[in-house]
Amino acid sequence: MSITSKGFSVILDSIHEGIIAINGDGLITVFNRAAERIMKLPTAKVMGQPIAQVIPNTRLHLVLKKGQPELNSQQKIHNTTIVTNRAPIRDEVGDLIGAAAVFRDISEIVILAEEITKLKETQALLKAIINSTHDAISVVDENGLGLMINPAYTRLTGLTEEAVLDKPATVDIAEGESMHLQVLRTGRPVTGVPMKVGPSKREVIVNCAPLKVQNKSKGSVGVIHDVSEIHRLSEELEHAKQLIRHLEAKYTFQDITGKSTAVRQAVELAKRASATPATVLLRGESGTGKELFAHAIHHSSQRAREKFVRVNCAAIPDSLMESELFGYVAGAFTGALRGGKQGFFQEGHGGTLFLDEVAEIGLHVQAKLLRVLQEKEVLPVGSTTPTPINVRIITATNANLEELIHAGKFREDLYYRLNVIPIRIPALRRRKEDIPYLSKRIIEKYNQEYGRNVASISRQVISRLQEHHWPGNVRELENVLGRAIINMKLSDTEITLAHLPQLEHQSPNNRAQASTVAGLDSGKDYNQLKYHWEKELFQQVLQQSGGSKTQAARLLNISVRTLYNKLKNLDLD
Ligand SMILES: Nc1ncnc2c1ncn2[C@@H]1O[C@H](COP(=O)(O)OP(=O)(O)OP(=O)(O)O)[C@@H](O)[C@H]1O
Repeated sequence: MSITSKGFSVILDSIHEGIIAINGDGLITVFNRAAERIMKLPTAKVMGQPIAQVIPNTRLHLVLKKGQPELNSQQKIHNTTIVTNRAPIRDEVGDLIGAAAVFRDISEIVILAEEITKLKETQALLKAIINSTHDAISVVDENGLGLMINPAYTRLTGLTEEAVLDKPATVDIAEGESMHLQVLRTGRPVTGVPMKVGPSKREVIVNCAPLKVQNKSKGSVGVIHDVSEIHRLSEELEHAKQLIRHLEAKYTFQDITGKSTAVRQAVELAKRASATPATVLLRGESGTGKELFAHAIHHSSQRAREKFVRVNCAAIPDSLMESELFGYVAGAFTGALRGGKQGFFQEGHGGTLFLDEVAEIGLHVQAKLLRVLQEKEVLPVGSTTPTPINVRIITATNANLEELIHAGKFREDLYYRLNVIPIRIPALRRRKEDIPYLSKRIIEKYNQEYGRNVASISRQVISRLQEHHWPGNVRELENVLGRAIINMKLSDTEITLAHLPQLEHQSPNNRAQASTVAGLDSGKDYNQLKYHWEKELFQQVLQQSGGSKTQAARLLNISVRTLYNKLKNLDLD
């Protein structure tokens, strides 16, 4: 059965490509639907017309002329990009009888190709960004198979693209669950998960987030932070802290100024004590330099390179004393830190523990302290396992321990344990000959600290200083000279009587009463007046005691601990 010419044109019209044919005279004999659409010419109008007139820049008649085909030529017609194959038509004996062109609209393909080029550029840009970050990044697809990693990831885990791409997300995990898989399962991000990755089990912190494109899960992105760096930094910090602690024991015997026999004897004894591991009890009024001696003993002992831990027993509330000294284990009491806490004894292990104001320790903790000194081991609160402790104990007090023992406030057995080498540090009023040397040293210290240039101190000032009673001892002398320097002009180089602050004793009670009466007019209520009155009272007493808290407590006939609490409440600490 042969195809009719109508059937033939139906077939041609159903073809997606445009088809144009001409006869030997160059007249159009075939022009199908697709050609009509692409050329924007109606078939009825072009059939039988000369091709050169209908499509002026056609090359079909050239193909007819040359008898040669032209393949894959690309051109633009009416904003449409087409690709055309042209071929001559010959009869059975090979004579040229026409030519035909088959062409295809490739505009979409061109747009697609442009988009692909742009996508490739964006992809290259993204890759460059991801590759340039220092954080390791890994991406998996929605099936949990490796899609992308960056060089930082390889550096951190030691795993290359070969080992990861198209492999299950679990491939890099040394310890822990795959966060990629969790994110794919739950659709929710995870942050700050510690785990170990790669063959070298690097410790890392992982953040993962779902990768969604038009609300569809396309995988998961993970950012992996190296914590070994954080560990290294905290180790460095710990080391620096230790150094600071070590530096805290910064005074040596050379810093103890004084030519008086009393001071020279105390220094001699302290030097001998430092050569032994024996417990030292430093006794003396507040501000005489007990802490200075403790530093110096530690510094010239065999433990000089170890820690020096100072504990002000008066500043620690009775209820916390035991846990502060001996530490506690996890869950020992409400409010305890989750991981437990080291006590001062553990902190000072290998070094020296200086218990200042030791008389302030309550009887209950005194018993425990005695046990620690006897057994050389501590039992943290809440623990049943004692920890061996090797620490050198230096204690200090300005209290009359013998009286406290008599009053049942201090354990006699503990007293004997602490009093192995007692060193008495003389009050300043008993060694006034040291005042010129001390003053010189104190001025040098202030010159350094405040960038001043004070060169001397007048004879009259020295005499005036030697007349004073010095209830606050060397600390008070430091305060007085400090205030004198503040009173000096920058151009003054000698401290004279004009610079010296008042050294007379003042009665805090009289002054306080006067200010209370004055405060009555201020419209303040009772509690406000009481706060101000108390604050002024404590400020005056501290000034009078030369900054010595123990001396201030004695002047007010209250315990040192009560004084510390008051100072805290009155914002004076
Ligand atoms: N002999 C001294 N030479 C130089 N400075 C001294 C001397 N004695 C004390 N000081 C200085 O006086 C100040 C008070 O000394 P320190 O704190 O050692 O006294 P303390 O007896 O421990 O006082 P408190 O009992 O109040 O704790 C410190 O700044 C210290 O450096």
